[in-house]
Amino acid sequence: MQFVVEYLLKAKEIAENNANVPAELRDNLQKALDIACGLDGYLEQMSSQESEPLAELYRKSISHDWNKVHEDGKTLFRLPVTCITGQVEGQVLKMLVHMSKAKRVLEIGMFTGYGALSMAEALPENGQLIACELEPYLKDFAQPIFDKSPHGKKITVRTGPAMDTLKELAAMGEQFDMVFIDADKHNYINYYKFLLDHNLLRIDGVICVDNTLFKGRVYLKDSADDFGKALQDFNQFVTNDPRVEQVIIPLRDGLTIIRRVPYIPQLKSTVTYDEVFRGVQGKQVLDRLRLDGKVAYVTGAGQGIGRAFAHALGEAGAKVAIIDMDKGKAEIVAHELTLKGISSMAVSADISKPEDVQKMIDDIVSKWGTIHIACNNAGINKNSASEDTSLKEWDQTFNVNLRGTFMCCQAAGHVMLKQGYGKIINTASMASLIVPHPQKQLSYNTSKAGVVKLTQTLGTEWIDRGIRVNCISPGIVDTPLIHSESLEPLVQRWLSDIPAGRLAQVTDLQAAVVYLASDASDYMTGHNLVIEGGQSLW
Ligand SMILES: C[S@@+](CC[C@H](N)C(=O)[O-])C[C@H]1O[C@@H](n2cnc3c(N)ncnc32)[C@H](O)[C@@H]1O
Repeated sequence: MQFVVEYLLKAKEIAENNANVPAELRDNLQKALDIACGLDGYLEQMSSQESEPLAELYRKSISHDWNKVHEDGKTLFRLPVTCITGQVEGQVLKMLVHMSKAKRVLEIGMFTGYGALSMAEALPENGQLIACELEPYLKDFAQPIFDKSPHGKKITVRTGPAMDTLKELAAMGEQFDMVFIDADKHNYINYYKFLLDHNLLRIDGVICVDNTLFKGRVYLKDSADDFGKALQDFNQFVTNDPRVEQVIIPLRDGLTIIRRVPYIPQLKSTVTYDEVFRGVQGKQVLDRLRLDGKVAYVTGAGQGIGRAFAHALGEAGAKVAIIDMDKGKAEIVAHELTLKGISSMAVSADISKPEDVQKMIDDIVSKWGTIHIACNNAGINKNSASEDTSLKEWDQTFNVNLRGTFMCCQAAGHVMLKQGYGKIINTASMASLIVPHPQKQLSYNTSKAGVVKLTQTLGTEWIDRGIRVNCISPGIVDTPLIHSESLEPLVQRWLSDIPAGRLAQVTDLQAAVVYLASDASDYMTGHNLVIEGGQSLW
């Protein structure tokens, strides 16, 4: 746009000095100029503002005397400050990292690190960014500012020619989710080929390439500029490459976004083009765990394991009804899900009461039309020596843990049998396999063994009508309950019984419920998935 503005200003000057130019032409020139001049400022104002470390990096970069640095022999090349990625492009890169859920990013050509830090800000805590930079001076310049940012620790700067670093990374079998190419233009094509030929970019990974419009010189016919030519060849090469999809965005000097796609050569090939290769219904394994469009409920979801299950199912894409006896708790968890952009509803139900169970199913169906995933998790645990266990305790435990779970399975099953599809996941317990000790909990252990048998029976009876029924048996889970005065002294004892050396966290169970709720587990039914850190094996 800067060039368009310059040409328009020149044209305006000519027009103003020429009395023969009609007023209408001057007016139109001015309008074109206003549009062109206003764009960059507007983009900056309307895009998210940079963080303080990025603002500092920008201020220091543009006020630094790069000519003097070069004249003093501290850099090999005279570095033009205009090559810095600014706020808007930085925001675009950051957005792309978010959108592609990248965890590992490679930057080729770091300069003072504006792009690197922008992208690092979007990486998860354990994300990593490797920045290749020719000039060691720039690493020393950027590092103190990286150190001020909470995201700086994700960045590792590798100095030297980028191609050498790429070779080292390839030799180590490294792979990246996103690459930003922004170094010497003549080598763009070599970097690009190397990345793809040596598998440094994962399938579906993204390469962003800066300056690919190069002030229009890539498409201007009379341009004989060396860089323009190199970029023209690069753009053409990418366009002809069947391994990728790409688009050029006219942002600043042009930003090409390239996605690596699975490529199956047409010619005689050793590739077996089956579902293993291309994914079931074209979906690779992680996509087969997605629950988009599915309707789920979780009982006992107001806290603990149920709450973790509800978050997990929602994160995987399902709408989730939060069922709890305590309406207030159900509403809080439903609100948590809403904050994460997950559709949810809160329902209060005591699952030991048949009328509550039926009402909860009806409420969900009337709001969302159906139920695909029933997560029957609510349960209670009471302790007493067997010789003292009262019938009241026995009945209360069984009414919730076994009779309640059965009623939920049956009521949800009626909806699922009608549609020929459903996933039921019951929460059993490691106590269905072993007798946890030293605490005494006869009715709990027995009821949970019943949940496993209920699961096995329904799982086999309904499988031919599209319903899978499985259960999860957690070991001892670290919930506030465990830290009560009466149970706290037992924790040390339990720990010595657990090969994993720690109690389970509710998050340890989340992937299992998503797996059992997803199409990836379609061949699994009547299964008791035990997650107890090895405790039942000792
Ligand atoms: C356009 S600037 C990079 C701007 C940077 N990406 C940002 O976000 O501000 C290009 C950088 O590439 C570096 N560079 C040039 N040739 C290189 C090479 N062969 N290997 C590594 N870095 C190189 C230059 O020293 C310069 O710092």
